[in-house]
Amino acid sequence: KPRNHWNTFWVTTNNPTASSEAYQGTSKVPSGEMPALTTEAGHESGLNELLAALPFQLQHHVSCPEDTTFLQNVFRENTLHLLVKIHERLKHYEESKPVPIVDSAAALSLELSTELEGKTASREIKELLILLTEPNMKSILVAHDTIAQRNYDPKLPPLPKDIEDDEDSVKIIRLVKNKEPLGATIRHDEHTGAIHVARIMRGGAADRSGLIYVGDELKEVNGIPVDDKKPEEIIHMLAQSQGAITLKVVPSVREETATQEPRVFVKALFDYNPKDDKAIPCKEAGLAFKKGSILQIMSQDDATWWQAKLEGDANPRAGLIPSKHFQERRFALRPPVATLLIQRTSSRGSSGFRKSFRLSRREKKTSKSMYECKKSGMYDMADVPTYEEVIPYRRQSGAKHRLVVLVGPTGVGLNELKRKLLISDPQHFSVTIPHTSRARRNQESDGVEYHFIPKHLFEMDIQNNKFIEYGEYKGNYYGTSLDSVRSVLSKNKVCLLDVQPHTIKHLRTAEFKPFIVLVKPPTLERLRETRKNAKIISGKDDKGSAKPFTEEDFQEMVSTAKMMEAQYGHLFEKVVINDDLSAAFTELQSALKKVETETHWLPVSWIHS
Ligand SMILES: Nc1ncnc2c1ncn2[C@@H]1O[C@H](COP(=O)(O)OP(=O)(O)OP(=O)(O)O)[C@@H](O)[C@H]1O
Repeated sequence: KPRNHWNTFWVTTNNPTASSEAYQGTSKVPSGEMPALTTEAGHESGLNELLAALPFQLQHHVSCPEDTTFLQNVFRENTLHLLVKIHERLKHYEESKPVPIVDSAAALSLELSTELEGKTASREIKELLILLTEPNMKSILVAHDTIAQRNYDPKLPPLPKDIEDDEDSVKIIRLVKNKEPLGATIRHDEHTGAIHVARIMRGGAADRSGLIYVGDELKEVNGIPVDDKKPEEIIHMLAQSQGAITLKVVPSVREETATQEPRVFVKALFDYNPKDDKAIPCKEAGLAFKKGSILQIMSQDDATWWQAKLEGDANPRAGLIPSKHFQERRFALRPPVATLLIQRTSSRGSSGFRKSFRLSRREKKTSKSMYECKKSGMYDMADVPTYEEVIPYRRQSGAKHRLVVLVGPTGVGLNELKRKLLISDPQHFSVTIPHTSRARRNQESDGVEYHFIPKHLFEMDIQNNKFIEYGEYKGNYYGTSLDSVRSVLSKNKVCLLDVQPHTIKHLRTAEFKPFIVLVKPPTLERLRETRKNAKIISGKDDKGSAKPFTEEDFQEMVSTAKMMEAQYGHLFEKVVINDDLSAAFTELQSALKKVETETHWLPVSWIHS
């Protein structure tokens, strides 16, 4: 209630009709109810009398005695009367339209103080010095200067009315100008004659306004067309204008988007759900994503929580995701799940990983990789799958093909799929020719079945890291060399290669740009059904004989595939389940076609290396 009355008071004083009503009531004010501050004669008396009369005038709107007392106290308040007095004085000055004599009173005061300080101190000088150094006095002089320099927000002019309908791409920008420069440079385009914003100084007035961008075309300044003007003339116009400047610009959409939307994309190498993340500061603000999702990084300002959007998502609002550094740190602290799994399998005596690098089916070997992982289950920090920066890539016609790497557990069907691809288009697909140190047989030719090289040269090549994988069988070496891959790629063919998964990371280079496919088995039930007539080449005996799949083979295939996914999942661009063979082949074939012809995402380091 009291607040309402207070409001009523201000409304009444601003309303001439109401004031005259108040005046009429003055005669009824009892002498004991007069305000504490007596009014002076002249122009101030009107308002003071009004203040004195108001409690009485409002009396019939007030229902209880406390409200009456409150009102009386408000109107008797000394500060209120002083405010009224100031108001009256200001009104008086306004009539005489004062103009500032100087607009740098603060500087003048400082100058005076410095000069006076050296003088023999008279009482007056001392008093003046004290006065000039008082904070209140200093502030009032600064305020005076601000007003004298008109360095405040003036009223913005109305929007120009003469905007043509078809000019919907034109932007009208009104900036309030103070002494600060705009912080933008302009340039005259010699071909089109247009005036463009050439540069925006970071943190300057134009930058802070968020309204002007590099590339914007300047059409008008304060309603004056600038098409026929030189940049110097425009700068002069801008410098001359006081208060608000109205600019008409044709925005440069491309530049604007570039400034607003950072174009950094990463591929997520892990699954993330903010609902399961205890560390996220706000679960609702989190962004869920899957391994392989492409994320547009919108902000890396915070070291722990980045802001990102899912690529292609129409929703412009970004969500929180853990930063690379933060994710690496907490991954390192996690119990090593993948390591345990692999160790468990290894203790069964058969790792389940591919035992060969697929040479002749008749000559099964114990294989090694040049990159044999010493601590294969462990991640070093650089291996922690977090994010990988990617950019769109499309293979130019005539450019080398990406190396196709197939990975999968023993017996899953890699050879079968490779064979089908080779038959489908022998001109397009090819495989590497392995090296061996064994003697050439009569029906064999060098460089067809194998590259035959002497043992000591083979060993030298091993030392020189020339092999992706190699093995020994009955005292002879067999291996797949990096050069054999290069040879296929240089013939402009697609090279199909299958390797043990831990060698992948050494093939992930700008040169090979590998497209890595995991071939997975279907369920145990489907394996039993589909592999009834199939034969696996046993890796466990040295005879390399083909024999029907056992239940143990199926189980090992399934569990190995799971481990491969858990440990190397982030490296696979495609996962094919080899249930029905021809369906799996068609799926793989179309994936390879897409990689050859469509735009897809590749690590930045493979493109700009
Ligand atoms: N989808 C399928 N349905 C039925 N049989 C299949 C399927 N895929 C592969 N096979 C058969 O399974 C057996 C093993 O296949 P393949 O030799 O291609 O496997 P692999 O992955 O190359 O195994 P390894 O690494 O042990 O040589 C072959 O007899 C093959 O014909």
